[in-house]
Amino acid sequence: MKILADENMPYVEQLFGDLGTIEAVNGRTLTPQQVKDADVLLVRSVTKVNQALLSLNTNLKFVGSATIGTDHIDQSYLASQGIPFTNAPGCNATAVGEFAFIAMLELAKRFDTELKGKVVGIVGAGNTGSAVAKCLEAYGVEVLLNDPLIEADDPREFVSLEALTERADVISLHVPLTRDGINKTWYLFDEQRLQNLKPDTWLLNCCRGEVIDNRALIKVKALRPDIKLVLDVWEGEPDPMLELVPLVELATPHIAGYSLEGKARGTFMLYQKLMAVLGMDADKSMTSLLPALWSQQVSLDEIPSEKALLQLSRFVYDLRDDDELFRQTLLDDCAIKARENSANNNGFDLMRKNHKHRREFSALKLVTAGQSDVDWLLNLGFSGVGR
Ligand SMILES: NC(=O)c1ccc[n+]([C@@H]2O[C@H](COP(=O)([O-])OP(=O)(O)OC[C@H]3O[C@@H](n4cnc5c(N)ncnc54)[C@H](O)[C@@H]3O)[C@@H](O)[C@H]2O)c1
Ligand SMILES: O=C(O)[C@H](O)[C@H](O)COP(=O)(O)O
Repeated sequence: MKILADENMPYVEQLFGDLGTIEAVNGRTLTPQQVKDADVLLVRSVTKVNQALLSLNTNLKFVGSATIGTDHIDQSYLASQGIPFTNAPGCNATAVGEFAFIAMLELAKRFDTELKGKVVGIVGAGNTGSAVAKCLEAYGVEVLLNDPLIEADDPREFVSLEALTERADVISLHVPLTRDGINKTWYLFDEQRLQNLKPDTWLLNCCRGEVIDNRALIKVKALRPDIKLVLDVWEGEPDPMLELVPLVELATPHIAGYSLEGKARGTFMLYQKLMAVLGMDADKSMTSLLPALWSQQVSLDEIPSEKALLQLSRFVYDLRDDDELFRQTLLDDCAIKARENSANNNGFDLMRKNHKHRREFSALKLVTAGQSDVDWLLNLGFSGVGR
């Protein structure tokens, strides 16, 4: 069996190695010729899987995308060809939830205020939106949810987008990119909605770049320096609008979901599904894939203040490093472009490819000195709070 897998998908050899030969490919530039004799195709969000890509293939038995988003997959075409498809819903939700939460703690520190006491509006209350809400609620922050498409029997309370933008001090976006229907999310935050943001709003986008009209964002931000931005996703990736980057407080190249745990879960979910399609037992385990964090436990002498909570978060994952590297990467790209007078946008993808350092809160055990009020740290996701 020939398995074609995106070179940026970790743990493929460990999980699929017994099934056949594996060829690692650049998902962004994959061609019909390369896919021609594949039996299994494993992709990430940068590969458009459609009739054109599969036009030369007659063998394909399975397509898997190790992602939550599916806007890059023509699922109707795959269904019409009888090719089983699966994505990995929820695989990196914890990573995105923690990323957004840490970003909010960073902004609070930077602007000499506290996250606690603010109202956070979450647009899209699915896996990633709920993961952010879980962190915020564990920490005691008020959350407003907006999701017009949520199941009718969902017991949570929801508000309209208008009510959310009126009340929320912080808005975090967690919707899929959709282009049709009254609830389409393409340019959900258009110029008008951006102008209507209340003073000093923090706006975070960790879903898809085109959910915000990026050109309009540049325009509005020029007149509204009070708005603070965290952008992990960009219209036109891997070529973000360069004028936008300096206007953003924390800027990263679509890596909010890139914890080692999230990536491992994504590949593992595809492995489980393929084994089911093949009628075989999935007898490998995911936990054996993950390395230990460089230091596995921290002792707390007292319940952490917000400042200390940020320090703990940075211990697991320091978002500022990715922000700094991203800005440098884009500057380097520009220098190469100017010197060689050629298009060069490799930096965005290269930084994603090399992104292998991030862990989730669960990788760190907190050891306390017997304090009673520690459950919220467990609820945040840290493991093993106790003596
Ligand atoms: N930056 C990253 O690394 C990263 C990682 C994971 C996911 N994502 C993106 O985030 C998106 C959301 O992920 P998820 O796991 O939460 O998906 P999900 O399907 O679990 O949840 C999405 C939620 O958005 C809601 N929704 C749809 N249209 C809406 C609208 N117009 N207004 C408000 N809510 C709406 C849906 O009803 C659903 O509950 C994915 O589709 C993907 O594109 C990005
Ligand atoms: O949709 C998703 O799951 C995320 O956007 C995912 O993190 C994208 O990562 P990629 O597949 O591009 O590596």
